[in-house]
Amino acid sequence: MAAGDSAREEAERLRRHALAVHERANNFLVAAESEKTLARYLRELVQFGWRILEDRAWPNSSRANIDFIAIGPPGVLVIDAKEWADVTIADDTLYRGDADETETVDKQIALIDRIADQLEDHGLVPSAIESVLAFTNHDMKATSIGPVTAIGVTELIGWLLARPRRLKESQRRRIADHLELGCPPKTPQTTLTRTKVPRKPRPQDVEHEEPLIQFDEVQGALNEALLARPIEDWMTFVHPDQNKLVRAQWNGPYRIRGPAGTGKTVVGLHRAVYLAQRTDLPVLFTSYVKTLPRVQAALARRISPTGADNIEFASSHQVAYRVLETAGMTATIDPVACGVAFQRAWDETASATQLSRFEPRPEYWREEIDYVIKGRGILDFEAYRDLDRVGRKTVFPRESRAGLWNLYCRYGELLEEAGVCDFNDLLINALEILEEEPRLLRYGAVIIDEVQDLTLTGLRFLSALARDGQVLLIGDGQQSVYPGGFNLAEAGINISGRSTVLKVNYRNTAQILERASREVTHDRFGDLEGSIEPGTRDVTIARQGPAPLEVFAGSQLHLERQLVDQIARTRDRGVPLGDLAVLVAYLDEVKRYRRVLGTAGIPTVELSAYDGTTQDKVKVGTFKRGKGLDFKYVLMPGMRHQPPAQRSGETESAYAERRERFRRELFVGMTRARDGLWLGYLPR
Ligand SMILES: Nc1ncnc2c1ncn2[C@@H]1O[C@H](COP(=O)(O)OP(=O)(O)OP(=O)(O)O)[C@@H](O)[C@H]1O
Repeated sequence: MAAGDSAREEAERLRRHALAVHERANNFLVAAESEKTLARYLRELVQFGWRILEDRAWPNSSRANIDFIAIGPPGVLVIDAKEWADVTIADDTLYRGDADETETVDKQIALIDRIADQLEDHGLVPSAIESVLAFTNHDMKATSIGPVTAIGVTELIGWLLARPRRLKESQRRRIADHLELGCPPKTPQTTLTRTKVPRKPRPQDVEHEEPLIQFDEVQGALNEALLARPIEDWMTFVHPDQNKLVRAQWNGPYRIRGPAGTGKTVVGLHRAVYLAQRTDLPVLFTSYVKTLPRVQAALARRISPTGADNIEFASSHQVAYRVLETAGMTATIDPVACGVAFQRAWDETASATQLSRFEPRPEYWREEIDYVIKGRGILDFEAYRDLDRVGRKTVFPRESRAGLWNLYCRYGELLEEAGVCDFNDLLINALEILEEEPRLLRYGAVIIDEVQDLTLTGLRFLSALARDGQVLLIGDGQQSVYPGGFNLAEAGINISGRSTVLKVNYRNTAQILERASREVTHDRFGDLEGSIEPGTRDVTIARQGPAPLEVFAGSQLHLERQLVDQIARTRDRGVPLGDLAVLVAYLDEVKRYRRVLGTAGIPTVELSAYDGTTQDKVKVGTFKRGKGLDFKYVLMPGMRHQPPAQRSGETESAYAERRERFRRELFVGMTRARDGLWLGYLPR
């Protein structure tokens, strides 16, 4: 090295360092200015009952800072001031000039997760905690990137004021007090607080500075927010035990069990929103019940309009169709043609006569094919011959099972000839496609509600769609209303150590639950994990209400009149018709009671067409269609003193199995009622 070289090198190093320090200092100055601008805007919120915590430390961190935490009617918002020369958002990605700023977004997500940890014991749901990147030098409409919203500062106040209302004043105070301590100030300062009724700002409120926002400018947003219905409590606060499940991380499938009305679906919905905002792939929220996805989609949109965007709500069969379509295939499902094919197979198969010795009704054997053979994905006779037919009460010895297998094979041939397939085939085909091409359709997580209603094939299919085994199974064996059964182990699902039982019933009054439980208290039930549970459940219930009304009519006509009178009385007490549901066992009863109510001038909507939006019409549907839903008042006009009659030729064991399922259906129907239950009995 020549003389003077090392001195020059050192000088160069110092010069570079000085430039970097200068640039950082400049950045801090810009940031300081930008935060100051934002502070002036946020101060305007105080008059509307917000509390703003400025320049705070991250929870449990002395270094990282939060520019602002705003606690207001919509919830908790952490707000970061930004002044970037060039900002764009494309494909859910934030850019500063050409640079990908995903790290900035991730940091904000990590921050709101830390705040959620802080507030977990309050039961505040994650969707009520959001992050905002406020750009002080750009006009910019609110654009969400997961749970983070980027917005220009001038648009910010109107946007904040128009957010749906979640927190009452007392709740805001409690949460703000908690965060005051959990996120201490980085610098000595005052906190802006005032929780009076909104009024026009007076000049002295804004110390030496002109107000940036005029009251009139935000009046529209404010009116909009006040007119909007406040979000239900459970969409903002859930029990801390529920909340833990919403945000937990599991390295494999998880199961949430629990009796009716214990908030299992609620947890699933909050979790779906939480995950959807944090995963690149969409989240699938699914169940066997065809109409449930529409209602659940509407609920999720209320929990978080933007979070719900990345969730797909679909029934198991709808998803199976998608898999087939994606693979360039189609399936023709024709239940009528399937019925014809089965009847022909039954008539043709000599073995049918042999089957009749065990149970003469062909429907029983059709269920055996649907739920035991196809439902459990049995591929060869030996497997069926040796199978433990879980959930079936009729004894069917191994040496006689070949007869059923022949019937099954003939049914398959006839379906093929007719060019149609049944609902089970759809799931079987979709599963086969996925086994060959696992990446054909993939979800960041799959949340399965009412899992007890799925067949094993259905469950295997849905689980195969989840990346990294991220499957959440939600259900309750006591509400199972279909034949057959299986264990999770058969589906290759291992949930050991990953299962929770919820035990607080939030839906029913003690009186309603007591009446409903009477139907099933003596029936033990299988709960997918191999154990058989007693019909009496360990459940806590907080709400009390009137005893269910049990009405005994002398004739069908008399019963219909009583039903109409009851609905009219309830409506006259100010209860909207949309809060009432008439639930019955069979589809022809749905038609009948819709006609009866229609004639009495009471508008109705069939439950199968219900999409979760409020309509002033009484919902009418079967117990099965009511699954997973709840209504303020439930009316069940088809009650009988006796169980359904034994069908001609039906064996005692098959009849016992059907009666048990019927009792469960009644239980499901009754537990849909939140406040009132009306049971209308027909004559003996
Ligand atoms: N944390 C909560 N606070 C208040 N209400 C709640 C809470 N969790 C659930 N609920 C209420 O209880 C009702 C039942 O919840 P949910 O439908 O999730 O129960 P579930 O266990 O899935 O019931 P089921 O098995 O009968 O379908 C909800 O509609 C909601 O109103």
